[in-house]
Amino acid sequence: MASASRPVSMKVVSVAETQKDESFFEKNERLGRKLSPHLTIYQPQLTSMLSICHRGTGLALGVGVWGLGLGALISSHDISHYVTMVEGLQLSGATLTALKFIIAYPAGYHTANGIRHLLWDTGRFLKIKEVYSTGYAMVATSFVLSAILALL
Ligand code: HEM
Repeated sequence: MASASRPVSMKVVSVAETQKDESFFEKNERLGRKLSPHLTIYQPQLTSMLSICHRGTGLALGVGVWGLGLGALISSHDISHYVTMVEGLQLSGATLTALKFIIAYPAGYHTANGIRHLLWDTGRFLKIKEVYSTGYAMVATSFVLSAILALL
């Protein structure tokens, strides 16, 4: 049986022609390639936004925990001194509750979304419709949790 053949022409190319003296990143820049995955090519969606916020709130909690721990170690006053200082500001009840809500929100959000993540880890709620419905439910829960903390 005759095998199909096609003509191949060869061209001698010098190494200098094929290997430009540029890095991977320089080549991408020259060719106008975007880094992949490039955030700006995606439309904002609930899924990605909630995920980014989980990372952001995790970071905020980390900074808060380290700040409180180190603060307690290096401060010459105890917590009651700072409570008295805040009381001295004579803020209205509403302002105080609003400030407490802002401070509590990363904890409320990260806890609610953390539980959502842990449920995913058991293999549940992974269909795209469920990812969205648990997302909305989680946002509502995070507000309720943070409001409870702020009202304590
Ligand atoms: C002070 C308390 C906490 C701190 C400082 C903290 C911090 C963090 C940080 C920095 C991350 C990594 C985020 C990322 O890189 O995307 C993370 C992830 C995570 N956190 Fe927390 N967290 C805290 C409390 C909690 C709680 C109470 C829960 C659960 C109820 C939780 C559940 C999770 C889960 C499930 C992940 C992994 C999410 C994933 O798979 O991408 N965390 N946390």
